[in-house]
Amino acid sequence: MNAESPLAAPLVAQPLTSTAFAPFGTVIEAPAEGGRLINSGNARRFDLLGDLQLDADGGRPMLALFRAQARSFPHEVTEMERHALGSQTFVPLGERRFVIVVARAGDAPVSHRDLAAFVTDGHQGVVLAPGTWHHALLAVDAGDFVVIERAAAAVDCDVCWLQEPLRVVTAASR
Ligand SMILES: NC(=O)N[C@@H](O)C(=O)O
Ligand code: NI
Repeated sequence: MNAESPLAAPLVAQPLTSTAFAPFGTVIEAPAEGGRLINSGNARRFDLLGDLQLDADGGRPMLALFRAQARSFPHEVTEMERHALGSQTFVPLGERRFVIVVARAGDAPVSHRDLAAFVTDGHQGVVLAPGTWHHALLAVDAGDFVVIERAAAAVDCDVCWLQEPLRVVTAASR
């Protein structure tokens, strides 16, 4: 670190909660109660999100699987992206954690003050709201993630660059 350009303090990924993530999208997690019995009582159904917003401008839902390598942390974030016309959902197959670095939809983030970082508990997923700026998938634990996103003839992915690289850490990697 030098006096001219001190490195910004690292961004510590916070445990993911629905309330904290609300400005950026929806947390997917198994409800403790509620839902309704189906299949002659053999299962309980929970309707979590009624509209994934995937059909704008001729879009259609795409179900993909990302086989992700584990990232190392601290991870240096320089680039963020957004999908303006549709949401993007990430759900781990099996127990695996990931970090999600986000900024509110709208103007492109420019500094660490515009960003928030969360780490899942291994069972949670997220639905990024359309236009939410985010870093591409940052798996803490390597493995498979189901991804549901909008597919269309034209790629819907805007990219922006932070003015300064930002280190993102988890509590374990501080
Ligand atoms: N590139 C790609 O399909 N994935 C990104 O959109 C991402 O958010 O991981
Ligand atoms: Ni994305």
